[in-house]
Amino acid sequence: MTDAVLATHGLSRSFGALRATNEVSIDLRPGEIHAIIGPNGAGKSTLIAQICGGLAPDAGRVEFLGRDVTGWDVAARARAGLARTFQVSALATEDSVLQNVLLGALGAGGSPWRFLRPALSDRDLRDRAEAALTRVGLQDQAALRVSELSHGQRRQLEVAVALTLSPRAFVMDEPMAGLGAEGSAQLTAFLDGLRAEAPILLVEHDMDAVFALADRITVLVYGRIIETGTVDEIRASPAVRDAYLGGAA
Ligand SMILES: Nc1ncnc2c1ncn2[C@@H]1O[C@H](COP(=O)(O)OP(=O)(O)OP(=O)(O)O)[C@@H](O)[C@H]1O
Repeated sequence: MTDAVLATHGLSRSFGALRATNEVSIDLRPGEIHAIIGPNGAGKSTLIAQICGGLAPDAGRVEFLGRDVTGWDVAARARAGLARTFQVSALATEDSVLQNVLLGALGAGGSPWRFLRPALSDRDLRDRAEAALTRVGLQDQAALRVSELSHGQRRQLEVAVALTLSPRAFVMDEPMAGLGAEGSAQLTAFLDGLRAEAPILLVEHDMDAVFALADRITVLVYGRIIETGTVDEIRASPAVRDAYLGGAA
């Protein structure tokens, strides 16, 4: 393989007669944002689930940091540094921003609160959590409840939680969903800088964000890749225009 951080080779998954992903081979290289786009039902979520370990492929394999992780479960891939941020936020909204990051640093999201008290007195853990908040620009919001944050700040907090686990790659499922124009613009600027931390595989419907951020774009239609290329190559591709972008490109 190349110097790719993450790669899929011929990933396929059928549901009955429907081939939701069909021999999908993509890679994610150091420092890049690689966007996956395609119409509803194209297979993006199925592909992400296969990459992150939530769904076993019928055929093909997934490599992460040079290792074949196809048989690994979600938790094992996460521990190895594959950080997924979710379209539906998994944050505890009535707890503080710092508490959420501490829980992430403990790898104990959703665990009973009895684990939190010792965590708060653990200096190393607290330092790591505060450093993660600083890296996403939320250091001044540490004591706020998550419910007091804007949607965009919550996305940044999710990234802070992921950062405590020293990610080697991010997989993001529609981070712009639910954000207004201003929130999208702010998150776009944030993700632009985040790629230096770890490369990002980005599933996103917001084409302004995709065209602003992506180093490469892969277009999925009916489970198959119809094109992978730079923003300019994708915009100029007759196949992509016919199948997906229509007159919008
Ligand atoms: N668990 C499942 N059982 C049966 N069919 C499924 C299942 N999951 C997905 N599919 C089907 O597989 C196809 C691909 O779905 P998928 O959710 O991966 O597409 P998508 O590109 O993520 O769509 P969207 O942009 O709407 O999120 C769709 O036709 C969907 O109905």
